[in-house]
Amino acid sequence: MTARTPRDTGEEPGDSSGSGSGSGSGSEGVAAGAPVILGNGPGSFARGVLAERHPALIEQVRDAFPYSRRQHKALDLLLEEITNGVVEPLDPSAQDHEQWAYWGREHIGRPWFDAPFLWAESYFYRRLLEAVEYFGCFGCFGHLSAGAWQGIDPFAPFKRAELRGAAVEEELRALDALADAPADERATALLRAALWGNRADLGFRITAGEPAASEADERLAADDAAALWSLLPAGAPGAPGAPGAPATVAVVADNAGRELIPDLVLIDHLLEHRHAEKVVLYVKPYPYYVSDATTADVVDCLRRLVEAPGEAGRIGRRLWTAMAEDRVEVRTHPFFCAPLPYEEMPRDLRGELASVALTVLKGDLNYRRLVGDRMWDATSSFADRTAYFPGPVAALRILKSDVVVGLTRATVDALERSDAAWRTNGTRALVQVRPRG
Ligand SMILES: O=P(O)(O)OC[C@H]1O[C@](O)(CO)[C@@H](O)[C@@H]1O
Repeated sequence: MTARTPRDTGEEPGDSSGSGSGSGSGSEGVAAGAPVILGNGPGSFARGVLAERHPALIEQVRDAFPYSRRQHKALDLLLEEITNGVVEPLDPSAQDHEQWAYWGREHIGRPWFDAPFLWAESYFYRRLLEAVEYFGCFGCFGHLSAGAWQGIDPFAPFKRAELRGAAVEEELRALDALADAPADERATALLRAALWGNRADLGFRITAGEPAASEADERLAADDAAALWSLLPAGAPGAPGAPGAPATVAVVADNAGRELIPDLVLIDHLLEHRHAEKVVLYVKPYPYYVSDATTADVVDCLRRLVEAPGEAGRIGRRLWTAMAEDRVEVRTHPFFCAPLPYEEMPRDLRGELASVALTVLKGDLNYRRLVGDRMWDATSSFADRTAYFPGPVAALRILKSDVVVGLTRATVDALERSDAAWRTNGTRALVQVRPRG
């Protein structure tokens, strides 16, 4: 990772302009709006993630690697800290120490549970990488093992196992049946696959188990799919110069493996059917939230596609070529691992997203960051919450946390009546769109 300054990542120390007042940065009392979700609500979903899921994840990571005594000790300390201790800073020699010290200025030295949920989760993943020496061991100057574990993704064994699993095999084979389907039918099926692919989240499954897969349509809490397609050129298969303006679409990826594969298949469809001239795929700059996709995961998924028989292999080869021709471009930015809402995105990223026809944000965490990690009234307006976004934006998300906006009163009432845990149990999905404001 290259050293980045606070300015690169969306927030400046000492900036009094209001940047940094959002849910992730710690000044939860400053911005107007619903209460920021904290980790300390008794019996809350957030508390459960911090108190149960994170400790369980430490043990899973520990068991998955032949770590050294030093790494085990660091994992022990982190486990003790997140359960009984107070938030400690990063090692002073870490290149992003200053950045996290600033973001954590109101939380360092206080119990983990008292911090905003978004901040605490995000910082936990950064600290886990520190414990396993993903960026090197900064307290070990002069020691020959100091950089030996650099770049070893602690979640890679879980991601790899998923990619080699029977579910992916079956999902790839299912593409054969769609190969000759009419374009609109194919488009609907592929959008749905990319949406429900967000169920495949290795972090979520640590304590939640596998959510039920049936009744996909009935489980859509909001469905703006038609509005999503209307924002893109109508397109026509394989016809350069087909009707509609050439468009760039940005896809902000979420999980690798079983989510990224349908995302890539959808990207291929957008290009093949001329809904987009180019797709920019944004991934995380380093491992995050267990299964979040990095560039290495894009490569693994593309290899998996290319090596598959039938339609999946053809899609993989087309995408491989599209990468070489810059019609698919993978990009990243430190902001994607920042504990901040998108409202505080830095100027360079804002500029990029302002220039595209549509930004598709995948997944629950991106949704929390898009609308703000707060206890909004579920019927409050999605358009209002996202009005700051620099261009048209679509959210494709399985509900796995308390945050939700833009639902009708009837939908909320029906959900409340039928399932007390509808916001967090990973069985409901939504497609929400805000066209250019
Ligand atoms: O992979 P996704 O869809 O962003 O989901 C991540 C979600 O998982 C959790 O970490 C735990 O459920 C949420 O807090 C978070 O929003």
